[in-house]
Amino acid sequence: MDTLKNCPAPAKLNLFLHVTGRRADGYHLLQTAFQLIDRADTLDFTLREDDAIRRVTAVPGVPEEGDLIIRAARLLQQEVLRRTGALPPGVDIAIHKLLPMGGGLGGGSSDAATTLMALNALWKAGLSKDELMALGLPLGADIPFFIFGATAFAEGVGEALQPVAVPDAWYVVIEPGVQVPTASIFTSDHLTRNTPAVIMADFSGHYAEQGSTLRQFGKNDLQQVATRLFPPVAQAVEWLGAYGDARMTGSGACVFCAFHSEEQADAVLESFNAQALSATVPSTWKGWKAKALQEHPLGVVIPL
Ligand SMILES: C[C@](O)(CO)[C@H](O)COP(=O)(O)OP(=O)(O)OC[C@H]1O[C@@H](n2ccc(N)nc2=O)[C@H](O)[C@@H]1O
Ligand SMILES: Nc1ncnc2c1ncn2[C@@H]1O[C@H](COP(=O)(O)OP(=O)(O)OP(=O)(O)O)[C@@H](O)[C@H]1O
Repeated sequence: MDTLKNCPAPAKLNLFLHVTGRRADGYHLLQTAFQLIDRADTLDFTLREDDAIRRVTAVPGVPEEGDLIIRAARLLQQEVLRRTGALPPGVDIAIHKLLPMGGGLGGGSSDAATTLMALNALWKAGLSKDELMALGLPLGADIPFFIFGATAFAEGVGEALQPVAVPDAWYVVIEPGVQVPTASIFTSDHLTRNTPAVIMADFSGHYAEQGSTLRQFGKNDLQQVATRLFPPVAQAVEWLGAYGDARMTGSGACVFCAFHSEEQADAVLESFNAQALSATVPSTWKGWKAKALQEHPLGVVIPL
């Protein structure tokens, strides 16, 4: 096997996100729930004759050297060299981006996680799931979750993960046409950093009680800062809030709302599209639906 094509890198939603403290290094202590959804970037990996690692598709705004997929591939290549004394072959990586950057959907982290999982298989490197998660963490706080690959309750900076059951749902997601730099939210003076810690049973009990995700647990502490700094995020929360319990994912900019059925999600999107045509919704916004995923779709192809 020297190629792996159409490898999905799915998005995540943070069903809630509490900032409970701050570490000495400035990173924030979080409690969050990660939900995978079936909207994804896709990546192709083709081994090379030499040892170079190349991105063969352009990604506007992301230089090749700074791309998390290139950094993840080089990190694993060096780790294999350290373990075996032999440098694995280089690889050409093509990426088809669907997920917006600075959207809170974890696109960059998911691309990097898919890269680590695919190359671990192509190079027959044999790293365990835990080893890949630890390798990815310094590149992005969400990478361990994508390798973990299932709905999770997370603590620490998002790396202490436990599987959790959440009722099935369809989500409508609005991209309000702005990119939110994660650091600009975490460094804000307006961010509250003292939400009392919950336990996982508080979270899972909330959904068990109502039998659905229609009303979300807790809140997203990053939302009040993001809506203040980026008014389109506030407008998107207000627009989608007319249809249900709408909230921001991650550090924004995207906003989501859960529904029982695909039909209900379609009805909201119909209204979105009609209002986009009549310019009631800004032309820079995008709206789409996605289904909750119980497992990472690459796990079926490459079991870890
Ligand atoms: C907000 C979340 O999306 C929740 O899933 C993630 O924690 C953010 O993960 P990410 O985009 O991969 O962020 P990183 O690239 O790791 O960090 C970007 C910047 O955000 C700040 N940051 C990030 C995560 C965290 N727990 N505390 C922080 O203070 C740091 O200033 C960091 O330099
Ligand atoms: N492959 C990549 N895809 C997207 N962004 C990348 C990639 N590599 C590096 N980046 C950089 O990472 C930044 C954040 O992108 P990303 O899409 O992960 O944000 P996000 O969805 O807000 O993530 P999060 O939910 O983790 O905050 C981008 O603005 C870009 O500069």
